[in-house]
Amino acid sequence: MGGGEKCSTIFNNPPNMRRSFRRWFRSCSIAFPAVLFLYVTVFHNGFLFAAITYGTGPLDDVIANSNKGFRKLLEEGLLERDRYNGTVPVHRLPQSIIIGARKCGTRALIEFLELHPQINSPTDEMHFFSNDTNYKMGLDWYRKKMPLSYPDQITIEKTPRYFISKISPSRVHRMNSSVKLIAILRHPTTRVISDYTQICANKMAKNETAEAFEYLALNRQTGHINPEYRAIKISMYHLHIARWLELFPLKQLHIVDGDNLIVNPLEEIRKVETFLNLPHRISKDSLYFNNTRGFYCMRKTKNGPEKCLGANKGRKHANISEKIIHKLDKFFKPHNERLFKLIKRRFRWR
Ligand SMILES: Nc1ncnc2c1ncn2[C@@H]1O[C@H](COP(=O)(O)OS(=O)(=O)O)[C@@H](OP(=O)(O)O)[C@H]1O
Repeated sequence: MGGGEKCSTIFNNPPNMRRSFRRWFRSCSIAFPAVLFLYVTVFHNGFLFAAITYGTGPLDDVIANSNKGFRKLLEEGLLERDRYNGTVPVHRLPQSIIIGARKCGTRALIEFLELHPQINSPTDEMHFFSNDTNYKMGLDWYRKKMPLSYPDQITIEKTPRYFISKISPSRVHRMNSSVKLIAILRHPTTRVISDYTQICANKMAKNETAEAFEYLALNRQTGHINPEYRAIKISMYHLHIARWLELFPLKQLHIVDGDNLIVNPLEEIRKVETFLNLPHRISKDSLYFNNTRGFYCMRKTKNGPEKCLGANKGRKHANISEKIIHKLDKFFKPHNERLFKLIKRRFRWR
C-alpha cells in the first residue's frame, strides 16, 4: 500500500505538490541560465568572459583573442596578468621591424631580443610589406598575425626581404612613419658566401646541383665581379639602405654589427635595448657560448632549458678560393665607403 499512499499523498495534497513544483521551477530558472552562461563563456569562446570580466581592450582584439579559446589563453598565462593590472593583451602592429639583411644574423638577433620580457615577436617572417598578396590582406590582417602583447611591450617583426624590397620602405612608412627600424649587416663578402652556401644546401636537399660560385660571382668573359649576381647585389648595402633613408631619418635606423653579434652578442643586444628605450634586461646568464655549436645559445631562465639556433644557421661555408675572396673584398670597398657615408659610421671590414 506504500506506493498507493505515496501517490495518494501527492494527488490528495495538490497545494504541497504545487509548492514543491514552484520551488523546483524557481531554482531551475536561476540555475539553468547560470550553467548555460558559464558553459558558453568559460568553455566555449572566452570572448564574452574576457569582455565582461576585463572589458578594457578594444572589442576587436578581445574577439580576435577569443579564437584561441579561453582555456588556451589561460594556459599561456596571458590573462593571469590581467587580474593584477586590468588590461587585456592585444595584437599590435610592430613598433619596430628588423628589415634584414639576409644571412647577417637576423634570426639570432630576434631570438636574443625575445629574451627581453618587454619584447614580443611573431615566430615566422611575415613578408607583409614585400609581398603584394600579403599586403593586399590589409593592415588589420597583419596586426592580427602579431603576438598578443601588453602596453609596456614592444612588438618586433623580422623579414630580411624588406631590406632589398623596393616597395617596402614606403609601405612601412605609410603604416607608421616613426617605426624603429633595425638592420643587421655583416662583412659583405662573408654574407655573399653564406648566401651561396644556403642556396647550395637547399639545392642539395632537393637533389639538384648548384652552379659553381665562380660562374655566378664572376663575369664569364671578363673575369670581373658580376654585380648582377643576386647575392652580390644584396651585399652592396648602400643601395638598399639609401632607399630606407629617403623616407626615414637616420636616428630611426639602428644598425647591428652582425659579425660582432656572433662573438659578443650581449654588446649588440644592449645597444638595441637602448635604441628601443628599454631597460637592460637581457643578461649574460641568458646567453652562453656552446662549444659544440661554436655559437652563442640561449636560456630563458637561469636553470631553464637551453636553446640554440637550428642547423641551418652557422653551416660550414662553401670552399671559395682566396683569389675570388680577394676580388670580392676589393669590389665591395667603394660600396662600403658609400654605406659608411650614408650611415655616418664605419665597420672594420677588411
Ligand atoms: N648565435 C648564433 N647561432 C647561429 N648562427 C648565428 C648566431 N649568431 C649569428 N649567427 C649567424 O646568423 C647567420 C644566419 O643569418 P640569418 O638568420 O639572417 O639567415 S636568414 O637570412 O634568416 O636565413 C649564420 O650565418 P652562417 O654562419 O653563414 O650560416 C650565422 O653565422
